[in-house]
Amino acid sequence: MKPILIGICGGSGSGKSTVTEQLLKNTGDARCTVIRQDNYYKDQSHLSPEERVKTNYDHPFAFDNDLFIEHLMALKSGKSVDMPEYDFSVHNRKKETIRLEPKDIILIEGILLFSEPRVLDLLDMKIFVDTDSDVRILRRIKRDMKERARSLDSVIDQYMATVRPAHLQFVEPSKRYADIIVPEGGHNKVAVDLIQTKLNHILAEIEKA
Ligand SMILES: Nc1ncnc2c1ncn2[C@@H]1O[C@H](COP(=O)(O)OP(=O)(O)O)[C@@H](O)[C@H]1O
Ligand SMILES: O=c1ccn([C@@H]2O[C@H](COP(=O)(O)O)[C@@H](O)[C@H]2O)c(=O)[nH]1
Repeated sequence: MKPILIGICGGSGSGKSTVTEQLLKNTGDARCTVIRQDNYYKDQSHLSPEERVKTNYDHPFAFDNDLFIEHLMALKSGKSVDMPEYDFSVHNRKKETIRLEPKDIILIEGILLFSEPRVLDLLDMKIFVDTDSDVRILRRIKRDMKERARSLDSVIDQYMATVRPAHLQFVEPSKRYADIIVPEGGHNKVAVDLIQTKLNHILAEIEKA
């Protein structure tokens, strides 16, 4: 049986990574792997650090979706891929890549998964993590200052200039394509447990096949 591709989409700070990490932890990395759309931001080595700050990272153009889709198709057909790595603190791709082996369950996480029809076509299950914008911006301020080397002013300016408009234009309308909506994100134990039950069922079916 071919690997099952599960998309986990939602706004920045909604809790996508937390949901994804929990499903990976519960399923185990022998049978499950994660591929993140964030790793497929375009290489910006040709731009100066000042120019990179001006990029709209919430618009579909910011992603190398051709490579992302090529890698999704390879994993789905049982081939391994070398996933790019990304450094948010300098807004650029790293030189290193990570080898991803195809597993029975491939979790795919990203803000713009459901707004790209070619990705939608590949997904076997679509999960949207839905969290109010006030909660998401507060989470993002904490995370970006702690983990992504940002100042409070830069997080607020970026949110107003690009994150919020692109969320309303691309992310929020893409919720309609979801099979399952998880309110509040990673600490929604009931929702995560329900999804895990489905994954366990899929794994048992794969073993029988
Ligand atoms: N349900 C939740 N309740 C409280 N905090 C949460 C919840 N889900 C996620 N978080 C926290 O919010 C922050 C952003 O979550 P994350 O999973 O990184 O979001 P995303 O990947 O969608 O940007 C993290 O610090 C995470 O621990
Ligand atoms: O160089 C970059 C690349 C991306 N971003 C922001 O990251 C979020 C997506 O990550 P989440 O983990 O889903 O929050 C996106 O909203 C971009 O604005 C960035 O700031 N710099």
